[in-house]
Amino acid sequence: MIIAVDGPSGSGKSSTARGVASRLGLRYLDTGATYRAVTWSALDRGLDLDDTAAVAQRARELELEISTDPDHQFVIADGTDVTAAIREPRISEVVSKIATNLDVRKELIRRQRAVIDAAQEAGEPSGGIVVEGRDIATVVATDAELKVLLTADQEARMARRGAELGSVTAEQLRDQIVRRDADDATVSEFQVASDGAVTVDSTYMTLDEVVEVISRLALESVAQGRSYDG
Ligand SMILES: Nc1ncnc2c1ncn2[C@@H]1O[C@H](COP(=O)(O)OP(=O)(O)OP(=O)(O)O)[C@@H](O)[C@H]1O
Ligand SMILES: Nc1ccn([C@H]2C[C@H](O)[C@@H](COP(=O)(O)O)O2)c(=O)n1
Repeated sequence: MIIAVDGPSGSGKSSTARGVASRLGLRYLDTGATYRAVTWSALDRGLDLDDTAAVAQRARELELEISTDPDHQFVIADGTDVTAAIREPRISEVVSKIATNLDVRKELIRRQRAVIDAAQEAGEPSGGIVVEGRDIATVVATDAELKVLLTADQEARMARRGAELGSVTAEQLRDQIVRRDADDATVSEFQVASDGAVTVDSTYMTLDEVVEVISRLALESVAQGRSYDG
């Protein structure tokens, strides 16, 4: 089964999707990490991020290994472990430039689908995957059995990101949440639920509660699928 989790920045997609995968014995794919890895590589090579052709070429050439084990996440780009580096503010500040490059998206969506296919072929108990990002239900895996739009109001998302990053100014927080969502929304629809998607508003929910709700929805959709199959 494929569980798609989309939503705005700071809504809790990564933590929740990882928690659901871990609880249900599924694989987990953080598609944002693929955009971050290309950003890291483009900066490492000194590319001009506005040179869309050069950056897209880098995306096609990059050797990328991304873990789908929810309990042991790593990202390796051209042989370098960039798991921590791709989370640095210097990456977060510019990653939208890479994520709005349509040729980069084409290449990374192709790779994300390959990872999803491999997880599907792995068979039970891990023949399923929780995939999180911005365009999973609408583009990457439109056939997902469960589609979740995970939201939280802007203040909650800024507070969560603030607690995570520590000492950041209000302006930096706004850039991380509001500006980034505005840029990312120019290429993906993650602010309203797509057809068949369930909206989960996590504003007043703990992380454990959100994991519980989505795990329950996943088990219900498996049960429904079985009864449709007869
Ligand atoms: N329901 C929740 N209640 C409180 N804090 C939460 C909740 N869900 C996630 N968090 C915390 O909020 C922060 C952001 O969560 P997370 O990184 O999972 O969001 P995200 O949607 O993946 O963000 P981004 O798309 O920007 O990477 C983390 O510190 C996480 O622990
Ligand atoms: N499917 C996706 C996943 C991510 N993005 C964008 C959004 C951010 O600008 C960047 C990094 O994502 P994050 O790690 O913060 O979730 O990639 C996207 O456009 N589509």
